Parts: sequence; structure tokens; C-alpha cells
Amino acid sequence: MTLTELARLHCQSRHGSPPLGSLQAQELLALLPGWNLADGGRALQRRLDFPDFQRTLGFINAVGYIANQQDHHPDLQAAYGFCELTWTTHDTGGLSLNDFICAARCQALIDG
Ligand SMILES: C[C@H](O)[C@H](O)[C@H]1CNC2=NC(N)=NC(=O)C2=N1
Repeated sequence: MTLTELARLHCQSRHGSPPLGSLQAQELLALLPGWNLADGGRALQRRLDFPDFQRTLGFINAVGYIANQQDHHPDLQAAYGFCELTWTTHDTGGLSLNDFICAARCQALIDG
């Protein structure tokens, strides 16, 4: 799979599914340069830096649009010039393909 193909997938309900294994997570992580696993492999994370608050907020709004469209929602930490995105799947207690799909869609916002 390529990053573009990953970003074209759609999130699905993961209720009752087990989290991804670490091998699958590592394979998907390889498609997303700049992203890291966090929380003992239960989350996917990236910090994005922006020159000002307006652009930080603009990015967060675009992420919010994706999250509502995909019904998959990130944990967000932000300040004037950065946003840290953390994707994890509450329904599985760890990572799912949904986290990688949403990270790829957010990455596409930056890469164009
Ligand atoms: C009912 C609804 O589809 C679920 O609660 C969705 C909503 N957004 C979600 N977001 C995240 N990050 N994990 C989930 O398991 C999740 N579940």
C-alpha cells in the first residue's frame, strides 16, 4: 500500500475488534514519515509546527472536518504555533487501521 492509497480508505466501526498487532502497526507506520508510535504502541502521534495561531487553528479545523466525516476523532494538544495530533482507537484500546487512515488524510493536508 502507498500513502495515497491509505488516505483514500474510509474509517469503519472497530467496536469489538482487537487492536492491530505491532508488526501490522510497524508496516503502516513505514508509510507515514514523521509520525511516531506513542503510549507503548497504543497511539500514533505527530507534532506539526505553524508560523502563527491562525494557521494552527486552520489546520485544527481541517482535522476536525476529517474527524467528523470519518467518525474518528483525535486527541489534540495545541498552542500558538503547534498542534500535536494523537490518534488512537478507543473502541479497541489501541491502534486500528482507522488511526493510520486519519493520519494519512491529515498528512495530505500538509503535503497537498
Ligand atoms: C459511535 C462512534 O462511531 C464511535 O464512538 C467512534 C467515534 N470516534 C472515535 N474516535 C476514536 N479515536 N476512537 C474511537 O473508537 C471512536 N469511536
